[in-house]
Amino acid sequence: MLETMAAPLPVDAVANTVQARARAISPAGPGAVRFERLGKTYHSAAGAVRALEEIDLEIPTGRIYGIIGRSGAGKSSLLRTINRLEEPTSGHVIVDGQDIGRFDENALVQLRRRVGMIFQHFNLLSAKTVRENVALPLVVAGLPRRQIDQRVDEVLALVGLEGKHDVYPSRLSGGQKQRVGIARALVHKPEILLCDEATSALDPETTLSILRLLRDINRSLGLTIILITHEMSVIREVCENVLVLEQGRIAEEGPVWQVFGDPKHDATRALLRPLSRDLPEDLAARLAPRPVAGGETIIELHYTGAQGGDPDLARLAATLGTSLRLLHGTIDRIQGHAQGTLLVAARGISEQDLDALKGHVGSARVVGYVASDV
Ligand SMILES: Nc1ncnc2c1ncn2[C@@H]1O[C@H](COP(=O)(O)OP(=O)(O)OP(=O)(O)O)[C@@H](O)[C@H]1O
Repeated sequence: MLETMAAPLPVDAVANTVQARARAISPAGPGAVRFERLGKTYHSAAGAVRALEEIDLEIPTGRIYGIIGRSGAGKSSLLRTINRLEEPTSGHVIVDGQDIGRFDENALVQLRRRVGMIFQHFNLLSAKTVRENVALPLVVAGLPRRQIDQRVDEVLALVGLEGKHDVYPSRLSGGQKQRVGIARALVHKPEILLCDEATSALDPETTLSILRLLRDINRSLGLTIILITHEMSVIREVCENVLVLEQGRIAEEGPVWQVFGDPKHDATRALLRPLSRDLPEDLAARLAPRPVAGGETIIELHYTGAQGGDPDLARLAATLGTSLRLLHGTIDRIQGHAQGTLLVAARGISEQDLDALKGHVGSARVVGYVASDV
């Protein structure tokens, strides 16, 4: 279902009323999270399951940080240690420089106010209105009515849901329900927002609108957003850094453009596969393994984003001393880095000739040969 809603206020316009706390990105400070040799083992009738092992990781303040992995990789377990919905079996979780494992009941209540959370299925109370759902954490905290009303108005404006105060969740679209979830998660002005597969139940268009809202909130309020997902497209859309988890361990970690452009681990490559395109069928059907007299060489050019600049086919052609024809390909821009794969055709080029392209492209290889122009 597509969303129908009041257009959200430009976040800049409400930032003042929502006590914007823009923070410079730094490794430590409010909203920073560190995992030290974190481990989690579940014990059940079926035996022990080691969900997380030896996780050492730093999530700096103010980032949108993505955690991705296949089903069962340990994403939820890791995320839920940050507000102690899950207790680690070993190691430490440090939030704002404090070891949260040492917190008593009182400190834990405070922690959960500083760490908001949204869920795949929204977790709204169906018998309560939008206003009542969003107000609930403040009611529990014992705030005066007037203060609660003011704060609820602020956060509902922030997520673009003015005028929906008295509506029940059953009358809202999926995207609107998630906006209510986000508003509720923000009522205590948290430093960190945890997103547990927050867009997995939404259609692609609504997913995009929720991800953009998260990005606006991150920029205007300066809070750290940590999201888990099994979709690389979600990571590509909003995250600055990504952690790939595989069987409870860190497979790789880094800026999104780097991990996407030059994946080092099989798990990352497998997760990226849905974003890549195979050889077009008509071309694959005509491909020969050896050069064909009078034919063309089909070359795959891969850009990792580390080449510093946009693909320049004229320059490549000049370097190879032949003309190039662009057949197929996709170039994405991720965090300002151009990356992707192009298929080009050229006459009289061999695998050895491609050495000359070093430095211009991430990698180049001969895919095959065709008898005549494709
Ligand atoms: N309460 C539990 N008891 C026993 N095993 C559990 C429990 N919770 C999780 N596990 C197991 O721990 C491992 C990691 O689970 P987790 O839910 O953290 O992974 P995930 O990457 O979030 O998976 P998904 O994407 O399917 O939600 C899995 O093998 C899972 O079966």
